[in-house]
Amino acid sequence: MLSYEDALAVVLREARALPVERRAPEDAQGLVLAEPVDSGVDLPPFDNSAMDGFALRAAGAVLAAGREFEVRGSQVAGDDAATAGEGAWEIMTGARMPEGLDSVVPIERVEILERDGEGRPRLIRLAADVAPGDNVRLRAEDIARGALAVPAGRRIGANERMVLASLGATTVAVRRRVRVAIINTGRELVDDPARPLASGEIRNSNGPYLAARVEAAGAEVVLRETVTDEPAVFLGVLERALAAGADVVLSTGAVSMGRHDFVPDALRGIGADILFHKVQIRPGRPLLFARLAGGALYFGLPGNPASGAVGFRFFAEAALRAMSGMTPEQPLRMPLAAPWSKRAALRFHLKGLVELADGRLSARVLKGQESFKVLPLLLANAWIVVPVDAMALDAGDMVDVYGPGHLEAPMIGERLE
Ligand SMILES: Nc1nc2c(c(=O)[nH]1)N[C@H]1C(S)=C(S)[C@@H](COP(=O)(O)OP(=O)(O)OC[C@H]3O[C@@H](n4cnc5c(N)ncnc54)[C@H](O)[C@@H]3O)O[C@H]1N2
Ligand code: MOO
Repeated sequence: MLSYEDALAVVLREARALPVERRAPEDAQGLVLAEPVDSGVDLPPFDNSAMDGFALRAAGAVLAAGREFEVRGSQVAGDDAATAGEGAWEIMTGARMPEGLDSVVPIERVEILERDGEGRPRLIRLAADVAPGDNVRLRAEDIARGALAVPAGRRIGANERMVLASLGATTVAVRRRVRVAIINTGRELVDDPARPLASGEIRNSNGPYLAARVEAAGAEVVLRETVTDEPAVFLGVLERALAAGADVVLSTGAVSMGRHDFVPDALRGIGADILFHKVQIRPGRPLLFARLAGGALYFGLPGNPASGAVGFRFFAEAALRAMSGMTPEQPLRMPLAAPWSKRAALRFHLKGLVELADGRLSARVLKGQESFKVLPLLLANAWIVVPVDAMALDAGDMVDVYGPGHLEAPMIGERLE
């Protein structure tokens, strides 16, 4: 059976980055930069004061406490360049340093000896030494013109917006959101929560779960439908999903060994290239991955809730990242909180709890790993990965840990039980 690593390599080979478009930063929130943004300006654009106080000329030597200076001018944030001669200038935080002055003493560190008729300081005495360059923010100290400001592959969030706004970026090159369709299969599934269940029926939980996960992964849901186990009905919905522009189709159920597990044959019937079916993992072994005739990627996720969740997290999300131009995800490494062992030589993706005790992080495998259970997903704040050949792990053994979604770190300290 195909290993996880080999299967992932197939997914990454097939998942091509989407086309690039230019957008205003405010319309690019959550999208991934396709090209680096180099700074066209110096930041700060001019030397300016970090404090409300007085600008002085130190010219390389400490100005000793007790020295007195006449106040010859005043600079406020927003004022144009000014040239100073001898003496001090009153200055406000963010105001441009007058030419010729190089250091600032905060107002709290001077004694005002005289004021003019309007109450403005006229003569000051230093209450403490002032070192050259004190409290001055130098031009280009933050970002120099021509330097890399935001690298390609960065998802645009608040911090990126801060930098882009500071640079005055009008547009950025980003990749559009990946469009995802979700098709849940199974005649037992009921979508309407108000409809009482008939015997043998269950609620569709994978649909809402995947819709939420797709959004949290930075992609967009373009269609979500539930179908029975009729291949013709399924193919009709698949056609609509593609017409809605889906780059990626996710289905749940009907990929295992049963008589009604029609997805592989239905896909073959429309000329899809089935790239793998079944991976050496638990849960989620019956996972199917295909490229459809028109180029869209297809993930046939197993129907059990945790199995579908793993298929999405560890295969589909890798594709979503690559399609949006992000680099592959790196796991956290953490010690296991308690021993854990398995009997099958498969790679396990386990619902886990990252805990903080005495300032140290550790990862605990939760009870209830059976793939039909939904409550452990709620109690988990992470996924713990145990490789194929690691059969028994001790407390303290290091494991790979992933957040609930590729853009989410484990939330520690939430009340989970
Ligand atoms: N003879 C074998 N039987 C099974 C095997 C096997 O290798 N040989 N594999 C098992 C494993 S592992 C898994 S995982 C499941 C995968 O089955 P399918 O993907 O074909 O999914 P279904 O049979 O349609 O459903 C499985 C299970 O999940 C429930 N389900 C389905 N969709 C939803 C949904 N949207 N919301 C909530 N629950 C859903 C469904 O009712 C079933 O209970 O196959 C094993 N069997
Ligand atoms: O691989 Mo299935 O996903 O265990 O329940």
